[in-house]
Amino acid sequence: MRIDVLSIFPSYFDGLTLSLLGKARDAGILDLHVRDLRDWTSDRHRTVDDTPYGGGAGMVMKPEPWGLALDELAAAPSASADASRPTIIFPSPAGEVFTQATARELSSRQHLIFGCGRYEGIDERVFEYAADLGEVRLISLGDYVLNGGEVATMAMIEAIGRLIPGVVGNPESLVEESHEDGLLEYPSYTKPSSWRDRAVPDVLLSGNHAVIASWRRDQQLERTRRRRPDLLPEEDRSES
Ligand SMILES: Nc1ncccc1[N+](=O)[O-]
Repeated sequence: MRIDVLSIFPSYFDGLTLSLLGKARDAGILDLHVRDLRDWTSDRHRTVDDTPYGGGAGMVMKPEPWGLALDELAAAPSASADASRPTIIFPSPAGEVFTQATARELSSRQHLIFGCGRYEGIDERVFEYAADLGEVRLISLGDYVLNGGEVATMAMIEAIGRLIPGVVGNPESLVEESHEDGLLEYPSYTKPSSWRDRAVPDVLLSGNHAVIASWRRDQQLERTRRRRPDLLPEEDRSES
């Protein structure tokens, strides 16, 4: 998979050279390019924003640098030979909510381009123009306001990248996680079996895998009921 990131703060993404994603890049599984949007400006001050038409506080990102950058990146050779159009993602609090299902859907794409907005946002015509270059998705991490799209892009790249075959050593570990089966994950324990007078639940020391699996499922349901009843089907929401 090829991922291009456009930002006026490219150093935000230095963290993606570390750990699993760093290894995936070294192994050629993930082809990640972070680019400075200002590289597509032509004035001395490398201007990327201006005042909003119609008035209002703050500044809006100008369309010209975005248009030039997206033209170039959308034409970049993606991992696959086929000329599939890229998926162009703009993190935005006005977007669809990012979930594990979104991560799984996007992890099978060949070419993702993330456009990180700053200021009061990006000129709307950029999203319209980008639709001629690829599939445009405005995606939100949640109902709160960040100062820009960089943190959201980091989170999405991590959630998507770890699902790409070969990135996580043991694919088994991807299955038993929160939200993979629609429920929160069960509690985990490791040695010592007793710590500060707190013992590991006996069932986990029993060696009876069927009983352990049943206990873990019960824990998932109980936790989901208590912390995220919204994830449960209507009929399962009441505290039994
Ligand atoms: N919540 C957000 N605030 C600003 C930019 C992007 C955001 N998001 O969630 O993708």
